[in-house]
Parts: sequence; structure tokens; C-alpha cells
Amino acid sequence: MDSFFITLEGPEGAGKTTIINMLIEYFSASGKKILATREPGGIHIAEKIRQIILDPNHTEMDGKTEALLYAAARRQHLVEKVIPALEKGYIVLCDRFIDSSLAYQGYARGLGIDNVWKINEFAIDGLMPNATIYFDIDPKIGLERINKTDEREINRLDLEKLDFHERVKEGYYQIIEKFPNRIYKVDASQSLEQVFEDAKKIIIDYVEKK
Ligand SMILES: Nc1ncnc2c1ncn2[C@@H]1O[C@H](COP(=O)(O)OP(=O)(O)OP(=O)(O)O)[C@@H](O)[C@H]1O
Ligand SMILES: Cc1cn([C@H]2C[C@H](O)[C@@H](COP(=O)(O)O)O2)c(=O)[nH]c1=O
Repeated sequence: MDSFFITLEGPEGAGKTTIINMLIEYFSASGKKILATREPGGIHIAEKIRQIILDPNHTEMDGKTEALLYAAARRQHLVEKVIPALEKGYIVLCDRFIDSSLAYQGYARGLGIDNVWKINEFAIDGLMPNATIYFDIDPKIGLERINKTDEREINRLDLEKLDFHERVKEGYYQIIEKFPNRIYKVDASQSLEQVFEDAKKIIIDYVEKK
């Protein structure tokens, strides 16, 4: 069976984690080999790097250090988990990947999309996602959602000003223009059921097309 590397992207609280869980339940029930994972994290070393990056007390973290730590976590996660799963024929659904670095560090943090692309080129060795689902949400609504729930801790990036989160969304829009054939946009302000239906259709259409 063909393997597929599919990433989910978007601003805070867009619904990626919730929808990934729904997709895993749906596709596992239909007998597909499917694996959910996340960035930064998904394996021991990358989860440790996640703790360092997202600790709300680490306010002194330099932007380039932040970008390099995300790229380091990405490298280890790819080598240890994503590539082996793809080699075994899995559909890998990954909550965030390189586009997060381009939007958050490259654009919103102001390091430059091209500069952040360069350090990530070294980390990913050409392994780009086959397809990416972008969850489009007004950052204000996304932040309201995460502030309302106890299911998730508020991290250092969540605590950035609204202006930063608005720039994250603008950054994603620039990346969508750069990769129009890879990135599929879903309106994440719809009901959870409709967002799930839209994301599921994108995956089914993509997997069947290949
Ligand atoms: N379409 C939706 N309508 C209403 N609430 C939603 C919707 N999607 C997600 N939520 C709720 O918003 C909160 C955040 O969702 P979730 O954790 O899935 O987002 P996320 O994209 O993974 O966020 P982050 O990347 O910031 O961790 C959860 O409480 C979830 O139940
Ligand atoms: C991979 C990646 C992530 N980020 C940011 C985006 C979020 O604010 C956090 C991760 O938290 P989540 O609840 O798991 O979404 O990290 C980033 O800035 N750059 C990246 O490359």
C-alpha cells in the first residue's frame, strides 16, 4: 500500500488536534494503516525539546534559537518516527510541520521565510508532506477556544500578543501562495462535524487520486 505524509496546519485553537483524533478513528475503522503524531514532539527527544521551547518561563529565548530548536525536534521526529512509518506503508497525519516554522518563526517572528526555509532544508532532507490541510480561523476565535478549555495548557507561544497571531495567519497565507498544489484550505470556523467532513474528503480524494 502507498504511504502518505499529510500535515495539518493553522493558528492556535484551529481544531487540528480534535480533527486528527476523529480522522484516526474513522480511517482505522475502515482498516487503513494510519498514524497520528505531532510537532514539536511525537517521540522522547522531541517532546523534551517541546518542553524547553514552550515553557512560559523561557521569555528570554532568542528567535533564531527557537527556530533551530523546532528544526532539531523535526529532524529527530522524522528519522525516528515518520520515515519508519512511511516505509511500512502508513498514512502519517502530523499536527504541524515545516509550514509552522515558516509562518511562526519566518514571518510572525520576522526571521524571514527564506532563512527559516534554509535551516529546515538541512533538517528535512527533501521530505516534504504529500499534502497539507490548512485550518483557516480568525486567531481571535482560536485563542478564545483554547482559553475556554482545560484540555490543554497555555504555552509560551499562546501568550504572544494578538498581533503576533494575526501575523502567523498572514504568514500562512503567503505560504499557501507559494505551495498552491500542496496546501488545501478548510474553513475551521464551521461546526466540528463540517470541518471533519471537509478534512476527510480532502484525504480520501488525495489518496484515491494517487
Ligand atoms: N469547529 C470547532 N467549533 C467549536 N470548537 C472547536 C472546533 N474545533 C475545535 N474546537 C475546540 O477548540 C479547542 C481547541 O481545539 P484543538 O486543540 O483541536 O485545536 P488545535 O488546532 O490543535 O490547537 P493548538 O494547535 O493551538 O494546540 C478545543 O476545546 C476544541 O474542542
Ligand atoms: C512545529 C512548530 C510549532 N510552533 C508553535 C505553534 C504552537 O504555538 C506551538 C505548538 O503547540 P501546539 O499546541 O502543539 O500547536 O508551537 C512553531 O512556532 N514553529 C514550529 O515549527
